[in-house]
Amino acid sequence: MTSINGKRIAVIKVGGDMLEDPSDRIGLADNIRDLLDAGWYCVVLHGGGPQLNRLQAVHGLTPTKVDGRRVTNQDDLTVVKQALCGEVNVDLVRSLIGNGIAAFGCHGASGKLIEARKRPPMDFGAQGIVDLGEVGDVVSINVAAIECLLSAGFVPVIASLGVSDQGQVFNINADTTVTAIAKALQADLLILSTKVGGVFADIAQPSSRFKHIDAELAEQLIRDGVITDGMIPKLRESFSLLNQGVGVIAIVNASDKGGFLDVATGKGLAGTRLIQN
Ligand SMILES: Nc1ncnc2c1ncn2[C@@H]1O[C@H](COP(=O)(O)OP(=O)(O)O)[C@@H](O)[C@H]1O
Ligand SMILES: CC(=O)N[C@@H](CCC(=O)OP(=O)(O)O)C(=O)O
Repeated sequence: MTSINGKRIAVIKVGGDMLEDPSDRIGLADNIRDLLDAGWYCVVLHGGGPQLNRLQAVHGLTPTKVDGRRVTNQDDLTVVKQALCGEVNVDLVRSLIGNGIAAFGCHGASGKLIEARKRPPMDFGAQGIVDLGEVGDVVSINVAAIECLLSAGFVPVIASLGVSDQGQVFNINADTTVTAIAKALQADLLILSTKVGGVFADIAQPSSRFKHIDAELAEQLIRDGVITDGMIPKLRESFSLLNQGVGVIAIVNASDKGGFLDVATGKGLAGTRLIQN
């Protein structure tokens, strides 16, 4: 863990589903303000899966996913840029500014914040080897640029795109980019905010929330079909960070009042905290 200007750093991933409902956006702003008021620096990274699915439908494109990861051809990439930068980023920034937060909207290609290269075809087990198309792997994060924005009093709000040295833009899962940012900044806290608000033995039963989960249990639950879809890459990406300098990692619903400070202080009242085996 590290600090900038003596302040602790929280990196917050906002899933697209957290942005659909105005009350969730207010809850998110309140939670971020709690951290800022408590002296934290906050960096926000967002996806936009649902907005992207909608815009793909408008353009007559059908979303294709393998284990929760979107296959992205050139037409899809155009829509990814429009949905993430043109819609979600602007709406998130205006909502934070409207709630008194100095949000600075940008995307992973801005100042090469997120440098990336094409992801090679991946082995998806029973589903075989799949080329995900215009999907990138993170090469590096421009930490100096993020530090500049933080020192200037901004909350960077970054759309999950990457860019190569040759200027090629890539779609990258927001859970992947956020872990790379948290690692590069050696963040004290990584919050994965999502509407579902945690990992559950049965999503329909709020009381079945896991307060803690370790990687072994997560893999067992994936094998058993209890953990599916986007929760699979979210957990796998995050567990790899626990022994790489990031302090606390938690999945929380951003509209849970006090939820971000709760996980920051380890009370366990909100969300699911990821722990070592
Ligand atoms: N056991 C589980 N507990 C919680 N969520 C789960 C579980 N299994 C699958 N999910 C799904 O994972 C989704 C969260 O992942 P994802 O769609 O990537 O979220 P976001 O885009 O909001 O970050 C939830 O909407 C939920 O449907
Ligand atoms: C390669 C890949 O999967 N990219 C993601 C980027 C958006 C995202 O991650 O949005 P959420 O955080 O709302 O899921 C996608 O195309 O859906």
